Amino acid sequence: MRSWIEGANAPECDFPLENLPYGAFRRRGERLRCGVAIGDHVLDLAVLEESGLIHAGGRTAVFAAPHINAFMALGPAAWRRVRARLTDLLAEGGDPSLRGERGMLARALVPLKEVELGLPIKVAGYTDFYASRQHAFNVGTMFRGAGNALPPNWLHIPIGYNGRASTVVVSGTDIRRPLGQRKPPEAAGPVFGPSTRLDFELEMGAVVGVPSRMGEPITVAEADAMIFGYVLLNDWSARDIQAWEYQPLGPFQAKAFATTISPWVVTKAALEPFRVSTPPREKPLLPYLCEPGPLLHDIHLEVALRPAGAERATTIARTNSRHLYYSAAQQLAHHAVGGCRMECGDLLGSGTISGPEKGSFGSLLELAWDGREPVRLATGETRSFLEDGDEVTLRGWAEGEGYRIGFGECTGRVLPAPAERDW
Ligand SMILES: O=C(O)/C=C/C(=O)CC(=O)CC(=O)O
Ligand SMILES: [Ca+2]
Ligand SMILES: [Mg+2]
Repeated sequence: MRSWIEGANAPECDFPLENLPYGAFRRRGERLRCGVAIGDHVLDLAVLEESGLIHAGGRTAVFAAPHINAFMALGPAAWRRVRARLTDLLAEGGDPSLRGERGMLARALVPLKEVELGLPIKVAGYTDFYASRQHAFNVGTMFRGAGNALPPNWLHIPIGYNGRASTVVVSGTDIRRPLGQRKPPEAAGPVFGPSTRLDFELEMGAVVGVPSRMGEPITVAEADAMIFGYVLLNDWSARDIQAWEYQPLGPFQAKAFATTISPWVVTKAALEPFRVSTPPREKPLLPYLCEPGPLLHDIHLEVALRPAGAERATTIARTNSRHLYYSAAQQLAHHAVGGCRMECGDLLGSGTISGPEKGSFGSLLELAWDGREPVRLATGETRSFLEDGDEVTLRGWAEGEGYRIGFGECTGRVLPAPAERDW
């Protein structure tokens, strides 16, 4: 498919006509509204809706809002209708309404470099899972020893914990190094202060569009149908705080201070051609978790780290979301099956995605193996954990024939902890 929009047809462009990811943006002095990325532009959906060029199907306008939740709440038929309409308006040889009207085009098509991107969704709830076998094995080995690395439930349950929606932020937001309680191995008791083992976690985030009802189970197939799309997600983690606090209730303050997501929600529809199956089951799953078909996606993932002042970032990990043992649909079905109501705008972290070999691990804890094998950067520096001023950027894309479905960037920079006089 070709678009008449400059840049959208380049093979390395993240946002070709096949993608059409949703986000929130504003020009200087304007309010946030919904848009779709195409080439190096964003298409203003509020303008299109107001002028009658698109109609999402609801009784009121949905796109002149700071988040895409109202649109997601209209459900899968509306998602399909708007995607088909946008494709027609943007395709070479499609409906000329948008192209034809000069004034309209100038208002509706905004260069990406002129906009500020907002958090695409109002996050209703944030749950983080633990679905990469290699990551679970690696972290388990470091926290509990190789003999107890994989918990006995891991091959039966998509393990997760309830995270904080309040601190999910959009790419580009600076992250303050957290304060917390930790117990250095040689110390007699715990100490309080800035984390000294700050880390990132490379994850995919699934965005729930269709709610479920309290007390009503859902199947894995129904869960898949409830998912609107996916984002890149960095679950910033303070490993020293985590190791001290996590038993027996799991991560709490170690992961509550910040979670960064990419600004564009790539729809499930755009990722359809890239579906792949989960790896073979090592233990049979209980029937409520069995998959009706391929539920993962083949998405290349990368992590780059740029120290303060450095010109270039170093790519320190390359992996793929197909390594996950559980899909987002399985996680969502498991989440809701006991009676928990899932909401439009719920965000589900996949868990850190680590591939089988060392360069494909999704956290610094694993890449530098608990500080024993520091990662070397292009600047000559090494890293075992993040330092103040470090900028971490996640990238991801599915590779089609002659095009890619890109996620854009999920980036954040580490700021120093609050000054000691303030605590
Ligand atoms: O094994 C543990 O004790 C905890 C590991 C994690 O870091 C939990 C987590 O955030 C899940 C994940 O991202 O896979
Ligand atoms: Ca995580
Ligand atoms: Mg987090």
